[in-house]
Amino acid sequence: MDAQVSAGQVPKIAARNVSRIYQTVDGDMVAVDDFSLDVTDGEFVCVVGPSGCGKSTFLRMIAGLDTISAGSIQIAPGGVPGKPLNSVVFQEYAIFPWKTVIDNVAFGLEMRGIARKERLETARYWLDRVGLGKFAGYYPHQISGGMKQRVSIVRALANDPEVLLMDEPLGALDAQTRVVLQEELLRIWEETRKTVVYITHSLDEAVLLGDRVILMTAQPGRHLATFDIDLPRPRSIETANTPRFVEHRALIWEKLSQEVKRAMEQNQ
Ligand SMILES: Nc1ncnc2c1ncn2[C@@H]1O[C@H](COP(=O)(O)OP(=O)(O)OP(=O)(O)O)[C@@H](O)[C@H]1O
Repeated sequence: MDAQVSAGQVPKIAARNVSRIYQTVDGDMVAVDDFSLDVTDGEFVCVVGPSGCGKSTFLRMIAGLDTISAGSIQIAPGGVPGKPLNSVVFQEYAIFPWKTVIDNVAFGLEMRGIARKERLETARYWLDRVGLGKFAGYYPHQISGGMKQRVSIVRALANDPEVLLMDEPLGALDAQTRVVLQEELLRIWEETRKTVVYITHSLDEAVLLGDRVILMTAQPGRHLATFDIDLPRPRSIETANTPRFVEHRALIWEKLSQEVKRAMEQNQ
């Protein structure tokens, strides 16, 4: 079964029967196979699946950073000319070491030709929102890993993209910092209602953040199941202690654990 939006709604992201085949020394390798996903405007969709199932490949294809072997992916443009279709946040801190924190955040706006005063105002606004205002003039080597990832996230948001694509953005952080950033992401998303596709290895994170959790099969990555997460918003880390949260997690884990086992057997 494909993941589709309700009848009548125009999807913000429409991925239809998408496949990605890599040519390797061992022949063709199907990384993603006939995968479809529609994401509505303002929806937060998390994608989970066993390691190597094609999650990052799929995200890169949405971002236009990888070739689509078959099928199609479309992002619906908004009404504002010049607004980028997408911005990507990766696990690695993709920030420039030679630029200050504020210039890193303003970088996308600079690329779009936004005047210096305006782009610095926007960058300052976003830095203040995540408590980094007083680090604006610092260089990346002078701030912690958690701060660097905040910089990556607000740099993407400052661009005001149509969709935000996040590939395991909190994966490199220690457990406490990860919780703090999950709360910040929840707060920011609940205010901005950006359309987000979020890849994570953490089922807890997927259930906490997502409106929907999409489960992919072990390689080749196909659509296995969609779970609607009906937990009320606003959510916080306390949401993870509620019985409904635990139910959702258990239901998804039942299916995911089978795929993880299958992926491990494939690799033996
Ligand atoms: N450029 C490439 N050339 C050949 N194979 C590739 C390439 N990029 C990815 N792959 C393979 O495609 C499959 C899917 O990789 P991908 O990184 O998308 O998986 P993933 O689900 O994001 O993995 P993880 O959860 O471990 O990050 C893997 O078997 C990987 O080795």
